[in-house]
Amino acid sequence: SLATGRKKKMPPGPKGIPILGHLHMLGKHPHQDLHRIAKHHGPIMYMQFGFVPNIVVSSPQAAELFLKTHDLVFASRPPHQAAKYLSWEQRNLIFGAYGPYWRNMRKLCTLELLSTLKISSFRSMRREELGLFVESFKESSKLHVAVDLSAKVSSLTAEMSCRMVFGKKYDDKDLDDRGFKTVIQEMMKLVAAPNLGDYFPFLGVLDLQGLKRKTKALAKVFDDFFEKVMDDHVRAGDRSDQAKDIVDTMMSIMQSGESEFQFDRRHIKAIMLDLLAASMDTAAASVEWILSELLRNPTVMKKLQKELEQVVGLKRLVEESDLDQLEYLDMVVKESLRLHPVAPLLIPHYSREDIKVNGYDIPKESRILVNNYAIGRDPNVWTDPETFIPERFTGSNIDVRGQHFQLLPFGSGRRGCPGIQLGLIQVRLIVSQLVHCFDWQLPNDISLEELDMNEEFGIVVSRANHLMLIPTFRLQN
Ligand code: HEM
Repeated sequence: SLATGRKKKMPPGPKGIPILGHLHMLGKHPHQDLHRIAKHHGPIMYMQFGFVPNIVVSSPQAAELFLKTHDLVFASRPPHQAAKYLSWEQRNLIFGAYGPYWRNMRKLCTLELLSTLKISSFRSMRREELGLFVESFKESSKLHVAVDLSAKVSSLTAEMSCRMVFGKKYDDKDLDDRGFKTVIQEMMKLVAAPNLGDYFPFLGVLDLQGLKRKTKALAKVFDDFFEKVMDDHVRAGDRSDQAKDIVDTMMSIMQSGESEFQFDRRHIKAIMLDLLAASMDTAAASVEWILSELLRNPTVMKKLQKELEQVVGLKRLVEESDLDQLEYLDMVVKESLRLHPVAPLLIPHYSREDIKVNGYDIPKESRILVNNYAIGRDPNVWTDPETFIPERFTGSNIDVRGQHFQLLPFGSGRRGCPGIQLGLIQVRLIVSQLVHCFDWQLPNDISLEELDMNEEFGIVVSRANHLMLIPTFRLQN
């Protein structure tokens, strides 16, 4: 009949096969595979992974339609088995479905936990950690031996995150015998692993890959640890004399009973894990990609060191208050985030209702993958897209805050990253410190062309192989 007979016009896409749909087309680097496929099928593409419909978005114009024009329709997150067990029934911010509950949690995080005021209250902590970080390279500089820069940077961001959220460093073994970072990394892997149960609901109960079992065990480790952290805070009592850490802030909100929604220990635990997971890997991976590009582009490195010499001099360390004057640093960071967006597919979005976008029917409950990796390489908006050229941002107003859809390292709109300000401070501060204090050199006569740039896929994409470099101290004394 006329009423029901209107044929749906789905976005184009490659031909799928029964049952798997297009799952077999994804290899070890799904963002790169999807980039390649989109070159044939266009910036709004339909692909089915198992029984789950996915819309893959691969151009700035298309991203604007999904993240701005129709933001409200696409502001949810898909159900996700690993997230369910790891986030106290998806009670967290990152994986929370759109609704009043998520809106309240998001407001709390933005206003109370990640506000400018809160972030600046941790300034002296960051300074202290960075001082120790620089010191730790001096010995290797004297001996002229390589350091594992990737590991060092990831310890630094882990320590900063711990002190900000918990108020102190915990010993590695407080969490688990395996140590803090290993456990967080295992969690990120589990969350990113394509879980057959998510694509084929009837397989979920069978748990063929054992993911559910592993995830539940991991969730228990975090639960025990976070309970202990909260007990420690209760025991320490009100310490209004010193900067309140994030757990302090959340516990006083809980005790005041002033939150607009139910807010108990489960919510505090969920947010603790959110903040740790979201802040540790992202900043560290961004820094290691930036350093990799600087090594491959010695003239850019020299120019950045020159800027630092002019603004800071060679007699003291970079301070947070210097950052705003470091314009070239800003361009280097942007250019690296363009080529190496550490969350290349953002975090999947989920459509809350049927909607027509650009003439295509997008069914309710589709997963939306915005391919940041493809967008940063779109030849229609970037000239010479594969080349690292920070100067392309000279005199340009393009920034990374989600208003310019050709550059979306932090996403955009309702689900955009709420930690952007903190993330940018951390990344700029660590990079400037490394480049200001040291010259860096590849060991064993490896040439710059040989520096491998392979990616390890996950929600956060880091270098596949750690960056091993020899530092040479360059400040006066
Ligand atoms: C260089 C550092 C960082 C980068 C590149 C980054 C990038 C992103 C991206 C791409 C998203 C997903 C946006 C979307 O799905 O549309 C996101 C979400 C998120 N980020 Fe960040 N991020 C960084 C640092 C941080 C920090 C330091 C925090 C907090 C301490 C943070 C907290 C979050 C949270 C809570 C979400 C989930 C928001 C939601 O679902 O409503 N991020 N981030």
